[in-house]
Amino acid sequence: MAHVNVFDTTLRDGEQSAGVNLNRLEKIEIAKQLERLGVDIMEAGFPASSQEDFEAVKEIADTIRGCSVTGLARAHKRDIDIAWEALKGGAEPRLHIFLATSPIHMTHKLKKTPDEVVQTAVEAVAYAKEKFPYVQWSAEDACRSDYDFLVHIIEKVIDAGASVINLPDTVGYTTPDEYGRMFEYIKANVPNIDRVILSAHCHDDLGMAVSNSLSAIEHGARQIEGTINGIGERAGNAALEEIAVALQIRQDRFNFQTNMVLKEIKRTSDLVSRLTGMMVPGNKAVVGRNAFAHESGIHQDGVLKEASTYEIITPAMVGIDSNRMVLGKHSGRHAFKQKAVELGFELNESKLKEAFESFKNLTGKKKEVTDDDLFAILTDTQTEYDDQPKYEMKAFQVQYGSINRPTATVLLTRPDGEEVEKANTGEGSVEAIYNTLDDLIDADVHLKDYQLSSVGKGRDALAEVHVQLTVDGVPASGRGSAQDVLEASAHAFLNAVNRTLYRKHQPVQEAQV
Ligand SMILES: CC(=O)SCCNC(=O)CCNC(=O)[C@H](O)C(C)(C)COP(=O)(O)OP(=O)(O)OC[C@H]1O[C@@H](n2cnc3c(N)ncnc32)[C@H](O)[C@@H]1OP(=O)(O)O
Ligand SMILES: CC(C)C(=O)C(=O)O
Repeated sequence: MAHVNVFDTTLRDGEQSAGVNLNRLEKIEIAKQLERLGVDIMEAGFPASSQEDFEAVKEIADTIRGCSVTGLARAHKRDIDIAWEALKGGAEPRLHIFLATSPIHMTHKLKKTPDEVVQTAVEAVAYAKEKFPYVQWSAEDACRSDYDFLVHIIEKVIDAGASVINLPDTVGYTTPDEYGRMFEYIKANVPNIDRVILSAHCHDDLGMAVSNSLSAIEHGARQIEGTINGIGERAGNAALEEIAVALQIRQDRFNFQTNMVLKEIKRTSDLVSRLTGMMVPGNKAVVGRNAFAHESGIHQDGVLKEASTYEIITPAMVGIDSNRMVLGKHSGRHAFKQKAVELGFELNESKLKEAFESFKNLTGKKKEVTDDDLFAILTDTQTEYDDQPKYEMKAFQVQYGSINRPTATVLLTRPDGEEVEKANTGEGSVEAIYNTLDDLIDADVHLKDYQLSSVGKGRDALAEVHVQLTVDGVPASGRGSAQDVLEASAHAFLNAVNRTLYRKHQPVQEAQV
């Protein structure tokens, strides 16, 4: 069976989803999970885009050893130099340079002639190749490019040293048949094409990203790019978990394999969803809540008699287990630590202590503490910065009645350690809390988006809240979980504010960016 490399771009194109903003610790947590999932290459970010991204990419490249770490760069020497500083400590340093080749992009965005585009691409790839052992070049908007121009520029960038050529469907415009034919055309007409691996990168604007990716594989792509849960710019990217499972289930048709460890899919999907705030729709293929649920009588009857009547994927294949009750209020530190390890977390002693305290608090409120609850607690603890100045809620109270205006009172510790308390009202309880927090915080905060979901099932499931705010005009996202919706809402608000505080306190390293 032939092999297809999996190139994950959750941390770069996935992070380009509107409203998603991962901090360094969150990116590292996802990177470690992608390594466990068995991706061959992970695109950790765009190092020249910000100091924060530079540091996250550098830490990921310095930490991850099980796969190659790459970063994106424009066809600019400065972008390439910064990317080298971030990536040079990696196991297999690799750079991803892109430059658009479609008339629409060359004329209106780059304002370059096709000849200038060829020259810029060649110079950038040759420059990068002086530093990086592997250079991937992407013809941005390939699907709306002239095929003969693509043939010409690809031949030149291969001569300049590219080892992977990516043909992205940047705007999700193509169809499976057309995309396959494009790969065939490039293979048939670029004379030095055998020196490189061809890659596919599809967007989902017309809902065809996964089908287009599979078609590319059938027509010569040996690297497939995508994200977990299909998150990404606009309608998102091809969902890698769907491609990997399709290749596995339909081996009869495709006869290709990847290195992906399919039973890590569920954990990866949960982690990405929780940390990005991009909820997975219930009917999403492979990882949606309903993907293995059988509702109608005839289906249930069939599944009870023989699961394969209506189930082509087994839940176990992708790491979905029934929700077991695991720990309770009499459980101790050892069992908790063991469970954290089983759930895939490596916590240091202080994080473990913090998570254990949250767990104990929860056992006082909730009858059953499930794996989902523990996963939420452990993710929150693991991705919180230690020793950073922050706002911390000590206590809150909300008065609510059908005839009164809701009033919230909040006691807060400020970043300088001072305790402050205030009360304010709102149209609803959440607004009352947010108005009060706003009064207590030294910044101009505006709520842009609020999403509430439950962690796990049942009446006593944890509430999880994701918010989008602007803090002094800067967009910030935050999340919080608690058994109570109002408490989770307050945590999410403060989490977003604290993230902007953390960014302000980071030292700026002039040399790099
Ligand atoms: C298809 C994709 O997904 S591509 C990746 C997209 N991702 C991102 O843009 C996220 C990170 N981006 C950023 O942080 C910023 O856009 C930066 C730091 C890269 C650049 O910021 P700015 O310098 O303010 O430029 P801005 O974003 O407004 O414009 C982009 C510039 O890059 C140029 N450009 C675009 N693509 C390329 C390229 N591949 N190679 C060289 N130049 C390029 C544009 O023509 C424009 O140049 P101009 O200023 O001469 O008109
Ligand atoms: C940088 C390239 C590969 C990209 O993200 C796209 O074209 O969508």
